[in-house]
Amino acid sequence: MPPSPSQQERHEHALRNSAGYPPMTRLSPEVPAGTDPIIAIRGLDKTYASGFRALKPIDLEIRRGEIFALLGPNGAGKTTLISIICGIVNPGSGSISVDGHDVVRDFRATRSRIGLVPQELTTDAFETVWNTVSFSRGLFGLPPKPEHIEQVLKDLSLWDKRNNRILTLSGGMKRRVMIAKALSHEPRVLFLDEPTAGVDVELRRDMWNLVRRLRDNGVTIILTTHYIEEAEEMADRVGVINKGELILVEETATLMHKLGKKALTLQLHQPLATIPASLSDYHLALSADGTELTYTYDTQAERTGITTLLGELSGAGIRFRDLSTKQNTLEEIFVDLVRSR
Ligand SMILES: Nc1ncnc2c1ncn2[C@@H]1O[C@H](COP(=O)(O)OP(=O)(O)OP(=O)(O)O)[C@@H](O)[C@H]1O
Repeated sequence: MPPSPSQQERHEHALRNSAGYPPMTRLSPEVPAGTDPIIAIRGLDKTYASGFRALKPIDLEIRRGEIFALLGPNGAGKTTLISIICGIVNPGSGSISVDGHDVVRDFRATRSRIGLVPQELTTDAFETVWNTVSFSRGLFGLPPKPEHIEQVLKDLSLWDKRNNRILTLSGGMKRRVMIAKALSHEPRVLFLDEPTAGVDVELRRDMWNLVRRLRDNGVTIILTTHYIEEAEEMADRVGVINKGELILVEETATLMHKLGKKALTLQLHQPLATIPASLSDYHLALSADGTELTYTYDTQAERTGITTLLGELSGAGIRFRDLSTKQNTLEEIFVDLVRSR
């Protein structure tokens, strides 16, 4: 597999795009190749009026031009965190700056640099796609720029639907409209709150490609997700949040190396009473009824051990009727993380 491009290479690619004929609109023309963070969060603490403490002091820097995935289970505080950065929820204590502007003191300046795609679809069902997206731009006090709206709709494969009312669109297209709205005012940072929750595999792939293209055109992307494979596939870095606490921030490759375990489950032809001693090195788990053997392996290791395990099973006369593999779920990763703290 070719190595993935470094962030510097991507900056250079983005800058090259700005000079030539980019495949998409270059949405963030002033992205410098420097390394100063586009978002800096210092000591952010949030307690809701109910008394619930949703965020414990959080320090986090988002680099220009990266895709950052915020991973966490339900209720971890992901939406709270991005809502505070976007100025929708008041911060408690601490400070946040976006592109050098404080989100509280300089709300307008920061909000204009941010596009937010919320979890919920919030559009007027009877409006057309074109009007919906153009109206969003107007909300930022910007003059109309039909050529930009046209480019965004084309990039999102919505151009043919521009005169359709929202209510006639499929769920996937409605999600694209939400993204188009968020891009209408040419933001430098795009927040996607669970962009692929409940969407089918094909649309998920489309979304991932779209997000990568946006990043290649200079937009910094922050997405929240429950899906570890989404983070693995897309993000340059991952932050793991649990119970309001940012417990880890890591390059994705490093995180996957640490946590990228998979389980291989074999359904056996004949139930086994015990695991043969000759297989003890594999630390296999046998289900209570003896019909399933599970092997946990490291996806990043040079050798997963699967080939030799299958050979040894065959040598021991153990036959299987089916097999499946499963990535560790985020939940399991959390258990590991929390346990190891
Ligand atoms: N306005 C509010 N008042 C009181 N508590 C709130 C409020 N909004 C959110 N919470 C609580 O804060 C915690 C974090 O919620 P948040 O929506 O940020 O989590 P999340 O990680 O985005 O979860 P999900 O993945 O389910 O969207 C939850 O326990 C939630 O009930």
